[in-house]
Amino acid sequence: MTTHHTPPPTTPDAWRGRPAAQQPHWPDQELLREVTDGLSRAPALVFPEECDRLRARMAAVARGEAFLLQGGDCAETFAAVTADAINRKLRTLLQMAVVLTYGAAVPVVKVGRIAGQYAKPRSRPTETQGDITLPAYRGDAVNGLAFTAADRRPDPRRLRRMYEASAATLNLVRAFATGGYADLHQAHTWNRGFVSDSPAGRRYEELTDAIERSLRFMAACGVAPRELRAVEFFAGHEGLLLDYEAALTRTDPRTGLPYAGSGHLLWIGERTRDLDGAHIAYFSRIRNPIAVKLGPNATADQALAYSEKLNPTAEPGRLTFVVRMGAAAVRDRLPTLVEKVTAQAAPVAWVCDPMHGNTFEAPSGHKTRRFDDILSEVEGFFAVHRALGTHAGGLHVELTGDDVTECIGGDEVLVADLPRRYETACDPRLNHRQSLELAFLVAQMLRD
Ligand SMILES: O=C[C@H](O)[C@H](O)COP(=O)(O)O
Ligand SMILES: C=C(OP(=O)(O)O)C(=O)O
Repeated sequence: MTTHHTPPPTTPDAWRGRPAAQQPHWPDQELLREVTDGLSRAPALVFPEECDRLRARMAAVARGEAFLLQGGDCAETFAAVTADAINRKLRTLLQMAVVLTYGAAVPVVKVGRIAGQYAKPRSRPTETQGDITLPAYRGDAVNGLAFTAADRRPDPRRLRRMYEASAATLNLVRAFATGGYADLHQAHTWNRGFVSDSPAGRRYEELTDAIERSLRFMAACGVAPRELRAVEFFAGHEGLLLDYEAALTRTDPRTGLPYAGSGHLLWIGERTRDLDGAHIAYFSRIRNPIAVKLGPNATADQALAYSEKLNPTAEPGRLTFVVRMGAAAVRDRLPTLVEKVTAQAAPVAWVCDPMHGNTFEAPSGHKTRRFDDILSEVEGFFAVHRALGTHAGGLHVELTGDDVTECIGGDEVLVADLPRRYETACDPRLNHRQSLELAFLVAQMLRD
């Protein structure tokens, strides 16, 4: 392992002046300043203590003592900030977590792509329909999805709405996690309202029957641990919009160090991980646990450089690599990265995102992903770690609790079904049944 002595940059605005990829061209700079000034006075959404706790959990993931489950929408939308939609998403994640915990007897660290996932990097800056070209949709934090000039114009007031939507969502997440609903004794009710006659649904019912028997047995023995009554649930999103992230950065009064106050875990996307770019500069100074996405062209030298820049003091749990290489590439490209990072860098958690490298366009024009490709990438990721004696640390997926038809396969959804309920604002998500099915298959891989 190399020794690391470079302290993280501490000037609050170290990222400004560096090239910042994927930032909106805000037409009204005065309004942007007004909005970000307001945000910089608003209460942070998360506390440094919570971020530190998640960092400790991620350290356990890196050591192979826990497994990360991270999931949620590709793009959250303001319209979907409803109790029902959030509740279904959280229940889906809780169900997956229980399947993984029970199936593989491993603690599961739960992080949503939630309460801040409102900004999207895009492959192209514009979208053309017929003979009209408009700015691409960049997430509700920036512009509107409707294909009109008015909607697609970036509006900084949306940053304030992003903050409010995140706060409302996080409030529900906290109530859900600790207010009794997430009590393991309720595990069978988490399936309520979902189609339970699918194979995964039936397996879930069997599993919760077994859990209930165990809980009754434990109660009869006089054991009733408090840990079963609530869950620890963290919020994460891509830290893409640096004006927003900077406005919500707060100093921890305990230590004088800066934390992103917008979410517990932030990640740098595949399109913004330029080593000399603004995102790396911003992330190097916040103290939250952070992640970097690594696509098929990521090199081992880049991974080592991220470790040097983002985790110079080799702090446990600080840095996670989220690998999204695609089913076809992961077995070939990942081993060198894992080998070199393991030999030469501070410990990291390795997490598999089997979604972003497996997107293609169906003949109907819908962006989609095959469940089989998703599964194959997870299998490849596990196989690489098994062969190297390292830890497959987690799963990062795009999902919803709704019965959408966006990804093909699982025990349902054919290509012809795609238009039926294609509701994502950006990339295709696993629906509830597909999510549960994937959790059972991953639990099996963890057991193996
Ligand atoms: O979620 C990831 C990206 O924002 C998304 O895949 C980009 O989609 P695009 O290629 O349609 O721009
Ligand atoms: C944009 C995303 O992924 P990636 O950066 O890996 O393409 C995402 O996770 O929303």
